[in-house]
Amino acid sequence: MNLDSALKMLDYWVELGWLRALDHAFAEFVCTISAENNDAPTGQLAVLAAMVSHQVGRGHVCLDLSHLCADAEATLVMPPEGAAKLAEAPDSLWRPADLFQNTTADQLIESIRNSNAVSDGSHSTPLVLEGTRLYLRRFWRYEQAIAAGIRLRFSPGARENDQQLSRALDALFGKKGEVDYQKVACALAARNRFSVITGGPGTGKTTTVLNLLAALQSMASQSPNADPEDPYLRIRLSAPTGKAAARLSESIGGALSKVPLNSLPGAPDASAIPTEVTTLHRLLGSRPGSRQFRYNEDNPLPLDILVIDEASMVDVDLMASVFSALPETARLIMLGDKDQLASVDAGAVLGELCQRANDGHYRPETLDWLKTVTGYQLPDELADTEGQPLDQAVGMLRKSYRFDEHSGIGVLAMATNEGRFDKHLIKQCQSQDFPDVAWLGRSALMSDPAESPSVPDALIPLARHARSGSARAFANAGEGRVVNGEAVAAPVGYGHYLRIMSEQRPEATDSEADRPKWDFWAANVLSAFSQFQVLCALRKGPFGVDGLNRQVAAELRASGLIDKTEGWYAGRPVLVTGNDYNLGLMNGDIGVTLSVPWDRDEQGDPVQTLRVAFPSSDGSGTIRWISPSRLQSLETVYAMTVHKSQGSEFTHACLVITDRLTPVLTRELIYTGITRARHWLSLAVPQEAVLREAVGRSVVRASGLARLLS
Ligand SMILES: Nc1ncnc2c1ncn2[C@@H]1O[C@H](COP(=O)(O)OP(=O)(O)OP(=O)(O)O)[C@@H](O)[C@H]1O
Repeated sequence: MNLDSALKMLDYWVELGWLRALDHAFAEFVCTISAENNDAPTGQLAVLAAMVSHQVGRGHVCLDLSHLCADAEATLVMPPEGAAKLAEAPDSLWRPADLFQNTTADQLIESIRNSNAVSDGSHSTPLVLEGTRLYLRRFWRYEQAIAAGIRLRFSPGARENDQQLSRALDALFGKKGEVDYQKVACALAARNRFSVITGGPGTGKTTTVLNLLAALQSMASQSPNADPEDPYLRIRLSAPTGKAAARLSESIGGALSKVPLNSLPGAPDASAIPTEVTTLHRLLGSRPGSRQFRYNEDNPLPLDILVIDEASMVDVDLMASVFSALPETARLIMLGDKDQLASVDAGAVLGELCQRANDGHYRPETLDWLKTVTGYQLPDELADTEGQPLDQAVGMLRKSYRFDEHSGIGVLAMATNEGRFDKHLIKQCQSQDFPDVAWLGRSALMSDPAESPSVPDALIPLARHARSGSARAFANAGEGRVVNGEAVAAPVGYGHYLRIMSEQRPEATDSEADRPKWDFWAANVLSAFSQFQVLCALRKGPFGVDGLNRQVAAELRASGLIDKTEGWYAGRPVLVTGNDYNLGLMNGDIGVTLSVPWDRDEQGDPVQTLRVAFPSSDGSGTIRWISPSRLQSLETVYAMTVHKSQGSEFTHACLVITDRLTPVLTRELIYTGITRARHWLSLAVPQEAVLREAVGRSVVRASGLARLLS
């Protein structure tokens, strides 16, 4: 295909919605660069450039040409929206599958390898080819920087004193009979200057890292080189979003009080372990309107240990910035759940680093060392004489302390990860076999299940469920559940926070001077709102954020809980969708609109005005009241996408599965949705087959990081 025809075809693909205009523009840019260097750009080069750009837009770091040739449709996943228009497309229009079906990766490589726009990275070309992987230069650089930062920290010599470590671990975890994987993960992380601690919900990632930090501070303070005035290491805790940072801040307080600091050699002071968690952007010193951070290789971060929680949400761009700002001697500890959705932007750093975590792949010398410092002999299944350096730095937590074997949330999360949400499991959900799971299947959602599904019909029971929490949909009407020795209140739905809003409102005569009363009220409303959340896969469509927001608002209005469904009204919950440094609001922050009588009219009488109450970002429990007119980017949040919910947790989550399979509906999305629920999970499933099929689809993002580290 010549260049003109290729660009024309790409144009049409943009029209069909298969490509972004940006992908087309990038292809043109690559061809211009190539032509400027006395090269004759080919149609093949233009198409591949557009494809790489398209893949980056879908979260991949690169385009693997061997995958492209093996199955172009599955690799590129062009959105189906174009299908309707496709009928009008000229017969001669090529589809991705036609284009690459008789081509091999070697042929593609041959066709672009000598182009001036492509190099192995040693020249400043817009495209970089490494093996069969084709990268945009920027992303290739990120991956190289991350791999170099990790490799640097594998170097021997960073090992702590084994005896000291062993004493500290015994003091923290004891010497129980069966293998304690928290102790093992702690040991591995203490041994390496780069480490990953991964585990599902409630497996003790926070607990483990606090024990690790306590052990490291104990050893630092006992070191002969320690400064008696200031013996401790400088530690910073971070998370990718404000929400995740706030959640970690919250859980750290309680978890730290359980760390037996006094039994450690040197009895480190509690103040040696920080409880403040900052977002990565704030830590690195982001500057509005700039990609550059204040901290970078020329101005490294002043710290000895950096912990990143919810690391699955960190993309390659941000990860590369972290490594460039990290002093060479500093430790990096990444925490997260490897099975969760990857970052919104390109990369799946945590997932890739943990690809082999299930099977350990620990070398004999690692196993011997672990036996010495922890006292545990790990099972043979986790041994591998060919284990790679990265494997030795990854600890996986294997026991959930939140979900016992009766918990449906735990069982469903595990089954989803294993790719089996089978009929038997669905039956168990339907028969209320799990005390914490409600199944809103076809019969609950459709007025006549025998009829073909009618979407508006299905939304009405869903909205009712969202209002009341439908305790009766759970076994025993949600009564009498005890988790970890504590009684769990029955599900409540959104009606709960709206009732608190109207019933607990301070007196109308309370002025702004009575701020603590208003703050107390707002804090109660916000806390009640966080009891429940509808989660869905998509933004658009009846089962997406837009449709569900509309339907839930209509239901709440019909029940007299709110008095409007559009615009600003008391009770409207909002999600901030972009960082606003002036207001101190971060993407992901949630507030509730409340009516307050603080303004005065001309006669000096109080006037009701709306303010949005947000919890303060420092975890102090105070409230920020912001006038709606000052808020730039936000949306109503009766429903939230699972992507946006990452890093958050809700007492009760209602996960709505679309009635049709869409490209975003994958195993990772469903697992992430299920694991947002702490005590109650409702599954709204208009079509069982869609759920089963989605769980069978796992996304693997193309990237070369694992290879660079092998
Ligand atoms: N070894 C343990 N023994 C008993 N309880 C534990 C242990 N480790 C953790 N827990 C308890 O399990 C709960 C979850 O622990 P933690 O918050 O550390 O897990 P997490 O993996 O960080 O959770 P999340 O999924 O919320 O991030 C806490 O209540 C904690 O006290």
